[in-house]
Amino acid sequence: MLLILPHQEASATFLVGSCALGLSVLYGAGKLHDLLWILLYPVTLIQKRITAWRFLLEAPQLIQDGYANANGSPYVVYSPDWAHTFVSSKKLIEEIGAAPDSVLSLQAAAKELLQPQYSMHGFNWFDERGADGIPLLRTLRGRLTSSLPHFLPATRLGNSAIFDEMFEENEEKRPCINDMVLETVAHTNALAFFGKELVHNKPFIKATLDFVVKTIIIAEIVRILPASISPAIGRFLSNQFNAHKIIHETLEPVAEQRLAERELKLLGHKVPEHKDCIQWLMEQSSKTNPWTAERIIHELMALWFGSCHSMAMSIIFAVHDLSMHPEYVQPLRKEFEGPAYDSFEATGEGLPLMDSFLKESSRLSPLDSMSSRRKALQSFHLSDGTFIERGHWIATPLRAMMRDPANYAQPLQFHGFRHLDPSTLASLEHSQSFESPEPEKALPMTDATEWQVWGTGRLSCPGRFYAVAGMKQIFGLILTKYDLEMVDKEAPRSAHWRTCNVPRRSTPLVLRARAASE
Ligand code: HEM
Repeated sequence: MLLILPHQEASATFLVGSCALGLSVLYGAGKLHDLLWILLYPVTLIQKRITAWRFLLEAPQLIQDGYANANGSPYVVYSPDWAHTFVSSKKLIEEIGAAPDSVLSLQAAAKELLQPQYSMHGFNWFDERGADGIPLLRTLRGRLTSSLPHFLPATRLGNSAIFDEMFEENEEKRPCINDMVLETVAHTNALAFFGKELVHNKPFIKATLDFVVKTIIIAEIVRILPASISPAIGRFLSNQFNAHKIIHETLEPVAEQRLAERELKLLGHKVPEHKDCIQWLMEQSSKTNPWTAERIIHELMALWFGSCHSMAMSIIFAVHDLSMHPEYVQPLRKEFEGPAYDSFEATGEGLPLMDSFLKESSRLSPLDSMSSRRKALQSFHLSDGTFIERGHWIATPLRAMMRDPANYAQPLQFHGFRHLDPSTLASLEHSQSFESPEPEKALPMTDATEWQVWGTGRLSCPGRFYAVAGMKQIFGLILTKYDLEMVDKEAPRSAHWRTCNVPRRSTPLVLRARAASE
């Protein structure tokens, strides 16, 4: 209870009087709105902080709600770390793509997410991707993509053997589909990134998969803790986990050997030929300032992190979708087992039915609710006046955009052949069973112009041609080897953390050896 003693009465009256006077002055000056703002500011601040922490568990919904209310305009969603300004119009997305790295940086955003200084053996990325990032882009867009015909026959045999080895007829002992897919993606990527010497090194492959999980754990802990203690805890955790040390210790002699071979080759000696990313990164790096073994390893670790789980999770969601929509099994098997497969293996392109099916799956189950994330290294104005403060983020609301009826007809319905061009659709046996609501808009999965899954503009994913080819092959092996059954169609299939959407291990999907009649 507030006691007002007689000698305090005057000052209390003065205080109330001053407030009333202030109120009337502000009111008189039309400033009541400002006063209310001052009074309500602490409440707004608390509300913002609550929403910010809700972001950890409910980001997809917060982004979706913001999208629904914004009516196409930019809007802000807070996380505990920073504000995200979401833009969805073509014009503003192009402005993200056009901004220089020194202003809006993907690399700085990725650095915040992954905390590589703790999780990647001390790899300290620069905030901006300068010209020395070019060897990586040339390796992925050029050499890796054009070498798909070299890899695909080997990965088909290798992945098929992995499935046969892992799959037990005894249901009790059968591994989760998530593990089966991850093993085959790891095998594919290990061959392409590190070469055939390391692909059968089991402790190394195990460490590379562990590394991804540990990176996420370390980065999350460091981000959630107050800045005053997070570096010390980050260093402590980094010393506890040894996956990144195993990777480093295994790759270092290989990279050193390749550098030595390059020197020998320059002196005219005959050296072994290698077709993998270690080799191409080394060859593409500048002659005057060549990448060191350390730099090559760090780039490969970052690449591994960005590619393995995203490919695996996309395949797992597609397997879920196929079990929910078994009418697609027959045409997809026919495509994969027919002449179209040979042409796919020879070029790394094709298999349009599978392409459309995988694309539709990632439209409804994207791995992330946002895309084209950039950290503002300098304050930034969009052309409509929207202001992004330095240190905060701008992004696109990927999941919400892909469920918007303005972008896709019948957006919540799964149409496995939605993205198939009209003539291929019409040529299908029983084509009337496979309706596509807008075939005239069909584009292949690797298209990055209308498809935010790969990001935006010049930074859009350079590994997408490789990723899609690898995903098609593994998905095709699953659908031709096994019959799938989703035991409980209502069971939750995914879990969220921040904006990530991951397939649950507990999803009741049963695989059986393919019935002989099929
Ligand atoms: C389903 C699998 C994948 C998805 C969904 C995916 C998605 C993305 C996205 C959204 C970006 C950011 C682009 C932007 O913000 O504008 C990106 C960048 C990148 N991705 Fe992928 N990616 C996948 C697989 C791969 C694979 C297999 C590789 C390598 C072989 C790869 C290499 C990269 C690299 C190096 C970047 C950074 C590009 C730069 O800084 O210019 N990605 N990816």
